[in-house]
Amino acid sequence: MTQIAFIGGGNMATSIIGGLIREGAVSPDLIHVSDPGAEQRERLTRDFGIVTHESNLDAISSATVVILAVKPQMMKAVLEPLQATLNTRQPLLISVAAGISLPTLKEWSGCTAVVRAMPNTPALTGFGATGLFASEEVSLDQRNLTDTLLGATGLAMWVQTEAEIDAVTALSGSGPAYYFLLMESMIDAGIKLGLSEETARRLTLQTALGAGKMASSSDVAPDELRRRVTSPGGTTEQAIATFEGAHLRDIVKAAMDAAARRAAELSDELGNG
Ligand SMILES: NC(=O)C1=CN([C@@H]2O[C@H](COP(=O)(O)OP(=O)(O)OC[C@H]3O[C@@H](n4cnc5c(N)ncnc54)[C@H](O)[C@@H]3O)[C@@H](O)[C@H]2O)C=CC1
Ligand SMILES: O=C(O)[C@@H]1CCC=N1
Repeated sequence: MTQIAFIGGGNMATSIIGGLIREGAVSPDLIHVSDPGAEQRERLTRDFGIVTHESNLDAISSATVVILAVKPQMMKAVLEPLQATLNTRQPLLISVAAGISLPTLKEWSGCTAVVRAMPNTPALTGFGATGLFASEEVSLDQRNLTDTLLGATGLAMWVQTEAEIDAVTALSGSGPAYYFLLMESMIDAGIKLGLSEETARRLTLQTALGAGKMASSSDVAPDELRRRVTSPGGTTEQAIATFEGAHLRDIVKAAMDAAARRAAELSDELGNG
């Protein structure tokens, strides 16, 4: 039986744990989480029935997979006291942190089999999207285990180069926030057009769900699905012309460039590799 330890039980860990349990991929008693926050620990035990620890060392003591889910800025300080144990035990180490490179993770942890994973918070619902990249030392069995774990939370895809993880971070890692911002904007605009807050919110969320389901379950590409909504001389045409006139595509490109740049900067600021 594979015991999994999460170091850090915040937003991203909670989403992955929720997804794993929802899918029945791992038994709750095999999921151990350490977090200094007593409230976090109580919430995780209450919501998922998993095992929580105040001490990171206690959490990893019997784990064959260790998932690092602390902020990038915390990573070095978190790994230093764990290095001797990790070096001796050599679990599969999976880091979900933005911008901490494989060479740096190996150096700080003393582990050789290290995977960088870039998941996103919809993992909680089973509709997550994760990019994965492994160090050479990760065995086929460990890759398959990684696929099983992250695949249980949604789509899991291996990328060819470590640099692609920064692009994945900018696209799907941060991506849910872009859609949430669009939802916020549509709700606000709907209210300004005279709808109640509840009507604007419910119609916005259902439209997002419907568009996402339709685009992901159809062979038809998003640009064609958009054209099918856009009647010549109609209402959508006016809205799309407004978006294009404001250079929405350039704005999205600039936003994703900024996110990817920040991932690379984090690597320079915090890492050695
Ligand atoms: N939130 C997101 O959408 C995504 C986050 N990530 C990555 O996940 C990692 C965690 O991010 P979030 O969950 O958003 O942050 P968060 O702040 O919600 O969670 C971090 C957790 O680490 C705990 N922590 C602090 N010091 C600790 C220590 N010494 N030992 C153990 N735990 C400690 C905190 O109490 C907190 O619960 C980051 O590296 C981030 O880059 C990756 C993809 C998406
Ligand atoms: O904002 C961040 O840095 C993290 C990584 C991807 C999503 N959240």
